[in-house]
Amino acid sequence: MAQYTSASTALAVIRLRNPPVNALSLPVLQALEDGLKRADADPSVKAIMICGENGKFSAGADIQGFSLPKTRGISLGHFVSLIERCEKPVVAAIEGVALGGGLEVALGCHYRVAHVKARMGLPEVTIGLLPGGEGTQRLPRLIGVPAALDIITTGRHIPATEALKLGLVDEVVEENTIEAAIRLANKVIGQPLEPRRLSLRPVPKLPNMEAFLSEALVKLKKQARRYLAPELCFQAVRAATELPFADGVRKERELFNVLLTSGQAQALQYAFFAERAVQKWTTPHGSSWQNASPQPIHKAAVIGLGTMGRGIVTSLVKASIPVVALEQNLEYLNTGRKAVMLLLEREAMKMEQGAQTLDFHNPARLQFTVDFDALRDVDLVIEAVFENMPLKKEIFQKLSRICKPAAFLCTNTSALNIDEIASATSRPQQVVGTHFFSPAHIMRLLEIIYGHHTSPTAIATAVQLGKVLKKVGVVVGNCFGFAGNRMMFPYVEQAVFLLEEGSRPEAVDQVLEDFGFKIGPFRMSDLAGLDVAWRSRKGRGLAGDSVPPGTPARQRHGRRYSPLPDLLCENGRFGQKTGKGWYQYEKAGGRTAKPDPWLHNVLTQYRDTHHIKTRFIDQEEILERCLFSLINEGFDILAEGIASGPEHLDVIYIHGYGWPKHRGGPMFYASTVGLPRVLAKLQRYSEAHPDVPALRPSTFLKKLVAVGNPPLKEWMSYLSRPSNKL
Ligand SMILES: CCCCCCCC/C=C\C=C\CC(=O)SCCNC(=O)CCNC(=O)[C@H](O)C(C)(C)COP(=O)(O)OP(=O)(O)OC[C@H]1O[C@@H](n2cnc3c(N)ncnc32)[C@H](O)[C@@H]1OP(=O)(O)O
Repeated sequence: MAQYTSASTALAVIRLRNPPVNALSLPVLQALEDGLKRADADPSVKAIMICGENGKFSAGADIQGFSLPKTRGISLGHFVSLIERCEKPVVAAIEGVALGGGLEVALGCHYRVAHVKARMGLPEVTIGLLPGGEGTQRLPRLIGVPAALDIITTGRHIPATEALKLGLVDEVVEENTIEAAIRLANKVIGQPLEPRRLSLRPVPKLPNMEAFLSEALVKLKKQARRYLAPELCFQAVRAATELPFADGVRKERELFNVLLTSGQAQALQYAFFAERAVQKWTTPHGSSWQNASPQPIHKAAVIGLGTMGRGIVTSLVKASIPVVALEQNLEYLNTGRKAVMLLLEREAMKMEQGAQTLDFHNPARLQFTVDFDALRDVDLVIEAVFENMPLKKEIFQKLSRICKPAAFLCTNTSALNIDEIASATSRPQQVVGTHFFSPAHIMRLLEIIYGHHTSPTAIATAVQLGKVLKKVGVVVGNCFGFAGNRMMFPYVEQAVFLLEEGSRPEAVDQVLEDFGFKIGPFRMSDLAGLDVAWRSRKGRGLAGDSVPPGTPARQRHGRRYSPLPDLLCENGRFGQKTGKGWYQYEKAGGRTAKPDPWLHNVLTQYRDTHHIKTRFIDQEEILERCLFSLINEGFDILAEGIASGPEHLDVIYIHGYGWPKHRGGPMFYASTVGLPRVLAKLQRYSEAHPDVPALRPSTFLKKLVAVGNPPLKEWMSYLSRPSNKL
């Protein structure tokens, strides 16, 4: 709805009202139109102000409503034009957010006043669309092509101070925005409106417009990796530079409809809501955000200043949580301190560009120590030493003695058993897994793992911590590899099997990068370091001296196994850090991967040794075997209650594993491919490779196909009884 009131006899107020974010639903837009007509028809009204209820202007069109049949054919531009054509001055009072259609409504107004804390933007590109309310035509006319193109193709939120500099708003106020807008409205009564109507303005010329646009397009295409929206946003802005307003609007509509009906927009909108859904976590035991309160974290500690620990410390400092950073000896401490300071200096520089500051030189905010006693008063500890169970248990035993009874004890492990770690403490209810992703101060995913004894309060506190760190926290159950890595294992395994059978790292990577992954599995292994997984395999008796004599080279526990990654490690090829891995690099620590003839020879010899007939493997098989095995594991994870819904797995993959967001996550992707097809393909691959359990179709997948391939949001209702292995 939109509420019509009067601030005085001369001033009509239209207040957008649709909690929580005043999204522009059809009733809101209709009420806006009614309000405008009423104000226009009332001779006593001399000016109009548009604002939003509860300190928020509007977060734009109601994303839920895009798919409703009754919204088809509705043009937001119609309402924006109506505002602009009004014969009485219309002032937008922008508080909170004016995003997407919300900002387009403001652009239709003749004047804009914003609160200093308000944020504005056209984030449609992030949900697979373009600003379809004539924003691609008005914004370049107001602030010029370079700034408009940046805002429209990135979807970034603009703080009010920047908006003022760009000329996006006329005034920024620190106090009452509504009063300031009323003052401005009264001041401009009677002034000519023509110059304020953006549709009548020319797009400001650039001396080198064509060169600028060509360069911008090349840059966009390079980043887009088959993600359509940025390029179509670009085309709409280019139309503004080439066509009169009305023709530009027609072009905008045409491009908008292409995007609206594309699978990418649906995937991205699904991802938007999935991200919000996972914040409302539940466990199979019935604990949830509704019955647990997070505890405040006034001070935290991080143990271990390796790659992960450094990133975690940086994240905490950025979130203004005082941190004690602990290492086992002074040498490691000094190395860690230097690395953390470097990261923080870089982050501080980035933040200063956004007019924020980062205080990390104050010892009360960041303290480095080798003394466990310094952890006595912290509210939460994150252990981030390397993946070694005895070491972790020793640390947790110590923490349990030293830390105050209420302190939460978190472990940053990517696979180890949370219950076993918790068993070393006297407070297993306060032990929770917090699996960060590298680099921990940048990657948004935080996998939060509850053990058998973890209390709802501990889960809630970890979730809240994730929010404070600006991460997407996903709560999952305890099993080897949790949700993310457990699904990753079969994916990487298939990639290596494909090499055994005839493919090459560059061919496999290319297929998955073409699909949209930021980085294929072999480049990823080289980046992460092959030695990490090697150590884990040796620890589990799969590689190295602990493999019983007589074990077939390509078999472990009756299943197919590839010793190829072990072979690379035995040759000192740990990936980028050693300058050689699945690829060769210009030097140790180099980043440019080049196909390596050494590896190609090794593959040929390996196939000869093991009597494997080399065959050509096409792109379809590469893609399906890698992705469908990952998805198959996802179905098992759902059936076991390790994750509470497919959205959780999708959010994990988008934010932690570089899954292309415009494909909505692996489970959403499976739903678009169609579960019967996924099942049929898995059955075929499983018949061809009976010794690979990861290709054997999950019982849950088979059940969903048997009940008729229901939509994703209904999948969980087909699990007769939510169960948990714990
Ligand atoms: C029915 C349509 C009629 C008209 C159609 C005309 C045809 C289309 C023409 C033009 C199209 C214009 C395009 C748009 O405007 S697309 C929308 C662009 N806007 C956005 O992308 C903003 C999305 N929202 C956000 O970024 C954030 O939610 C933010 C506003 C910054 C608030 O963040 P935060 O405080 O962290 O809160 P939440 O994100 O948790 O959001 C709170 C709840 O509000 C729901 N929400 C938010 N935005 C929308 C939206 N635009 N539509 C519907 N719902 C929205 C969100 O899901 C949360 O809900 P819940 O509490 O249930 O989880």
